[in-house]
Amino acid sequence: MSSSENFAARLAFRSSTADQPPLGQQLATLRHLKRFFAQVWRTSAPLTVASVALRLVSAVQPLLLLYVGKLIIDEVVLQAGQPAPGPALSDWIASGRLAHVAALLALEFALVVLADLLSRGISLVDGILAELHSNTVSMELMQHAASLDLRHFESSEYQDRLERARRQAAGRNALLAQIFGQGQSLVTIATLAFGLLVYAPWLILLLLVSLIPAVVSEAKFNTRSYHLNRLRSPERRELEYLRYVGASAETAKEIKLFGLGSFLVARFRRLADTIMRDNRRLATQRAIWGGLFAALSSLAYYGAYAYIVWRTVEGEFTLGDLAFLSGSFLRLNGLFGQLLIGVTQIAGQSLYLDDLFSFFDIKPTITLSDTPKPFPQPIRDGIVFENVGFRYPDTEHWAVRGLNFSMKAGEAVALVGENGAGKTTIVKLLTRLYDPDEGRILVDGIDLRDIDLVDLRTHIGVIFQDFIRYSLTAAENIGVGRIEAAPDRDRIEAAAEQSLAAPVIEKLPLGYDQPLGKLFANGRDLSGGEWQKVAIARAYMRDAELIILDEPTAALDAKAEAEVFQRFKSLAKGKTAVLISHRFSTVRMADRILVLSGGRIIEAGSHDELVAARGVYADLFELQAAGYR
Ligand SMILES: Nc1ncnc2c1ncn2[C@@H]1O[C@H](COP(=O)(O)OP(=O)(O)OP(=O)(O)O)[C@@H](O)[C@H]1O
Repeated sequence: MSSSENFAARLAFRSSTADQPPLGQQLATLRHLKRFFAQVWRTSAPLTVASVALRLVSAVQPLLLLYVGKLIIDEVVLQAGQPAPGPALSDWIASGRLAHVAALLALEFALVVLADLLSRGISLVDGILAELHSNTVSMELMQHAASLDLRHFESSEYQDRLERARRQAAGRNALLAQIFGQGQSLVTIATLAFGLLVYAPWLILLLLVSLIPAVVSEAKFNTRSYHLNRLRSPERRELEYLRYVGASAETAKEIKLFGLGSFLVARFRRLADTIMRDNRRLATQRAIWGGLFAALSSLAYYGAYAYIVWRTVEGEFTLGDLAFLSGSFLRLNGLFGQLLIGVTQIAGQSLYLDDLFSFFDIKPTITLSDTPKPFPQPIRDGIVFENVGFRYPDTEHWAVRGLNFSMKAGEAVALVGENGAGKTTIVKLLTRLYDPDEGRILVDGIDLRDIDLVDLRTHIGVIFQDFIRYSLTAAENIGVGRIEAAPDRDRIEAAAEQSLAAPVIEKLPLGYDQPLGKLFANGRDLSGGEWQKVAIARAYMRDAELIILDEPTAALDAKAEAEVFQRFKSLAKGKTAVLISHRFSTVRMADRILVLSGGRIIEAGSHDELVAARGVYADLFELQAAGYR
């Protein structure tokens, strides 16, 4: 697709998704709350119970406080209306006429202290629960991501979903307190409304009606804001990427030398400004409408207040009633607003939960056999590719097609071919990171799809050209090759010996305990070739029947690469080995060489056979050899 077509397609996508989903669909996202609660409960049942219990007690406190306030005022009015027992406080105390009001004051004091303690207890419990919950979600997210297929990570749509889910994993803390808070407000409202109902039932109706416009507008803005955020996922990912490229240790060298700083800043600014403009427009509209509707509900409040004042003047209500009613009305007004808007916010937030849970709903596409067979140990016959063809998802072009070849057990096979010929794709198919679209791959006659996936991956040691440089210690960097054996130092040292990493590591100040990489304090970075030796040791950590080195040696000097492969061949004796390299001095050591072009095998044979055949391999070999003469 050309870039202009691409742009047009994105525009079309935008205008279609900019339409908001119907209300029913929005409400449907509330179903996620059940899953959310289950997650919170899984996090810590005792803390969830504690939070709910504290909030329940806290919820009735406002009514009690207002009612005690009313009793105090009524008592004061009563006492003030009668002749004083004497001029001094002692006369009042002696008469016992202050006993009632003093008890009420003490009760109010106790209620205030209790409320404070409760609210501190609630923040404490909620804070811990929210943090634990966020950790639970993050762990579940990582676990789920690990179970997904490579195709998910290689598609931008899934990356957007992953990014949105990752944001939600950390960002839903507020939701927890919000939902529990809403529950608490609901109980408080019920208690206060009961009080109001006794005196002036229609006031509650007035309150509700005055709040409806605010709630509707709030709900509208919530969904608009969600959809804006969602629409902006690719851009936000790009912003994150630019931030990373513009300010990270890995990229610093090129950015400086190519003078890319201002270019990246300008690109970041352009993108950030667009997002900012949209957000600002929305926030402004929200503030204006929100202000208007808030004024409307205040009007309702003062209308009701005027009514209560009039009834008091008229003699219907006592002064205590006035204080109680205006107090509960004021609180109810605030609480109703909070509650109704809170509910729309929760509905809004559950739209975001959709992002989280829809990520959890992505199912791996690499299917597991119902009756998995173990990986043959040792491989007796070999590996056979039968008419294998594969296209990457969403591509028209066959990355490999019509592959028919076999690798005998114990054979070292080299794959050569120009960039993009399909070498790495063959490795991905062998390791079941992808399944072929056509044909099948057999190990000792068993289809790879029928072999237990964990067993398959346990018996294959593979190091890719883009292996990871973990910011962990040298020993751990090797131990990751077989994580169960990571504490086994002897095994790690033996693997390091085999991959020629041992001399590199022994040179480090902390030896095998040396943190590698520049990310953390004490970290030591290695040269490209040194890193490769460390990475190759990972393959030796496994009792692999099949060892694959997909060009992890490109940064090794020619002598080191030859040495690594010599060793590789001797250690891989009896094991089947696949190596990919662009260096013919190494490739020639393989028992058999497969030459790939455009996803097909065009030549196959030993080095001598291929040179004698005077085909593509012979030409390429000659070309490289000439370079050394
Ligand atoms: N994730 C992907 N999505 C879409 N197409 C891909 C993907 N990875 C590789 N391809 C395409 O598949 C074909 C084979 O790629 P592959 O990585 O197997 O080549 P290779 O022989 O290993 O190349 P190199 O020597 O450059 O590593 C190429 O046309 C490439 O563009």
